[in-house]
Amino acid sequence: MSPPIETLPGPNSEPRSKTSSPRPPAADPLAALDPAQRAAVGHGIGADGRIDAGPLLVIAGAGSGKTGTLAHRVARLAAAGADPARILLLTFSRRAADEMGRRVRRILAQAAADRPGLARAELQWAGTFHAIGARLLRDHAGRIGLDPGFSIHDREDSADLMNLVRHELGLSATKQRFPQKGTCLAIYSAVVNTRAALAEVLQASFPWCAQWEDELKRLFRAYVEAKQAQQVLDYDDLLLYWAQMVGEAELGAEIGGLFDHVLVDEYQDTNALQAAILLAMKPDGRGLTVVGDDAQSIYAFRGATVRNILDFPAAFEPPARVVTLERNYRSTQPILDAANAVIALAAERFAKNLWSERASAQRPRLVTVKDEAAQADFVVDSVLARREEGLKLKQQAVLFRASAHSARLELELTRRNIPFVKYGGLRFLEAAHVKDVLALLRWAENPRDRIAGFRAIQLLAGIGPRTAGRVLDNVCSAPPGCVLLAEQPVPEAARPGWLEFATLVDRLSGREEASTAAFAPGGAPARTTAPVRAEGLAGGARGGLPWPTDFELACRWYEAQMPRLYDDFQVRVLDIQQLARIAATSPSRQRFLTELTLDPPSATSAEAGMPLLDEDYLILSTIHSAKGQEWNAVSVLNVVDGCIPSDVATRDSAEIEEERRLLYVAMTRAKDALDLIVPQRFHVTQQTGLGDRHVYAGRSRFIPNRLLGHFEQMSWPLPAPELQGSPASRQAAIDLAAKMRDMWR
Ligand SMILES: Nc1ncnc2c1ncn2[C@@H]1O[C@H](COP(=O)(O)OP(=O)(O)OP(=O)(O)O)[C@@H](O)[C@H]1O
Repeated sequence: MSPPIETLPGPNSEPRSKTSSPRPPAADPLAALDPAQRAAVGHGIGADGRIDAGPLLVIAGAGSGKTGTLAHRVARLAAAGADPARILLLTFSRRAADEMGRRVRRILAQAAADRPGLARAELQWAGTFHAIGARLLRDHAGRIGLDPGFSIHDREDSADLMNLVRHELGLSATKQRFPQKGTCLAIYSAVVNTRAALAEVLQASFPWCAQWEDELKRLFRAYVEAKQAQQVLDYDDLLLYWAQMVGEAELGAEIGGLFDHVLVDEYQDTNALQAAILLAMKPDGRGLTVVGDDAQSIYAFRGATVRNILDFPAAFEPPARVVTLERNYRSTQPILDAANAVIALAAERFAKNLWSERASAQRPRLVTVKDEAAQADFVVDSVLARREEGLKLKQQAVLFRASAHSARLELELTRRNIPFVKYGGLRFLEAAHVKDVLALLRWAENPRDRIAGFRAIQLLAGIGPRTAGRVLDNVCSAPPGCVLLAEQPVPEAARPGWLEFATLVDRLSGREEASTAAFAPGGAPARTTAPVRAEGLAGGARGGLPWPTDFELACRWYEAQMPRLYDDFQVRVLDIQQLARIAATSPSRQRFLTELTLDPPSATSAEAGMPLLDEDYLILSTIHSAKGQEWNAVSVLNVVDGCIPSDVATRDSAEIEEERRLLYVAMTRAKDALDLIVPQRFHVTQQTGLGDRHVYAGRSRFIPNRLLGHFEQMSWPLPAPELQGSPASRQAAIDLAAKMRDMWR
């Protein structure tokens, strides 16, 4: 058994207080951990506090306390003397990184009460792969020929740039239809993230595009050149450049050497590129800890591969130690039994059988309903019944495979006035108005970013794509000297608005000192002769207005344009105000743009009936967005073939296995009550008028007959009492059933 943290002296331990008044004895934070959790936390840390940790894989079953275990390990390493500034913690989302940081602080505050320096220790390197990648790339930009001011394109910007290049190469004008921009980007991204050859990716995932291999190669080369010319990186580049950078032996050792310990959460959802980054930084695996659950790997569509976790131990010599956490603290045993049975049918996995001490007589329910309308009724009735029993709406969640599956339920909830929040739908950054403001800021930050400039310039009345293209050509082709933004050729009618806009951009770029004009929203500037420096406009933080004053200026200008741009501008203004609140918490424009692009919050205007956050509300979520969460009661919609597995994900066995894991993830979110709902017929969409065509669906193949014993089966609505008959007539029905069977004896 490991000794309590406070007894461990480490190389960097602080001298104990010399005063005679003893500090309160530090609590043993390990006391709450079970033996497997403790083994993972203390791996490679000797009883004397010396750290000598080889690679460690923690296979953490659903609800087995993965987050706490990882946080304890970080805290224990710090307490044993590891420098928190040299610990790298990689998580799936920024929220997870923040939460982990909070937990580590809490544990240290408790365990190291007598070592104030340690109790206040902050993790300096905690974030997503993409965010950490962006930071390392900016820090080392000079070494790899990157401009440290590079901008980051989100998926939509990337698709727009891909489209631009596609047009320029004349590929959109081919006789046979060339793949759309989104498909091109998906293919490009799959090649980058899986590190497979283009031909292989086309064959496996995009067979209908295989004939375009040569053209796609040409397109991708031009896309890469365009990004380089504009100093923009897309999401994939953050990993790709990082992998390439650490792939250079010297830089790899240097960057790997920044960290004594690298800990990775949700390892099952990393891709081949991320595994390569880790291996290049820590080739012998020393100091490397990865935590994950192969049974919860659900991001293959983003290039994640469950192979990373399955192959981790053998990547090192000697192989990594594997610690398995099998005790589940979340769900009742009947829920676990059903989830275990579902995942036991998976083709390949680390053997583990979750168990719980939480006994219950209530099996999960498998509920058959007539159609989606009945499904919505059933869910609303059950949710309200549980609320009557004292369970808050917030403690209940409805999960579904695809965002559109909840449409009918959303209508019903709205009709019955039940507040809800939906996760996994439209993201904040996908909202056009948010993109508008960000494009303006991004263009001011990096004038070579054509996609941002193209969008920002066309916000003006009377300015279309042709003028925008001309202005951008001038800006981008300008020598490191200058371009006069105010004197760009725009249509005469648009000139007053353009002058105002040019002044704004000048000010956002931190060049307003070159102009005597003060920007007044709605008014024309007195003078706008400042040149735009094409090699990089200075950001607000770079000498212009202090952040976020420049942002407020941009918002004020933009809000004045909104009524012209959007009919429903009143709702959209709320998002802009939300954006301003987020901006106020960011130290600089560059940090704001980077973090927002990498980890966007949800949009308010896209959420039906978004309630005030202190109210009670039901959670609606895609299964993907439910990752890592737990609720007392969970209902899963559309547990039918075609929805789960989704009919777009049944091309090969790997896809089907991933769908099975999705159902497993959904089921293991429930603590006390779980309903899987099976509607029998679905309305066919895309039929004219009031068409009433339906298709019939079957229960998901992941719950074959032999698993039915794990569920309480029921149909809803229950038959009306008069149809249920007297006890005698029910007996007759049973006899009839026996007769039917006897026919075949
Ligand atoms: N040793 C423990 N004693 C009591 N409760 C624990 C212990 N470890 C974890 N828990 C509780 O178990 C629940 C699940 O923990 P956590 O959310 O960290 O699981 P997880 O492994 O991340 O799950 P998943 O991968 O399914 O999202 C939490 O409510 C947590 O407080």
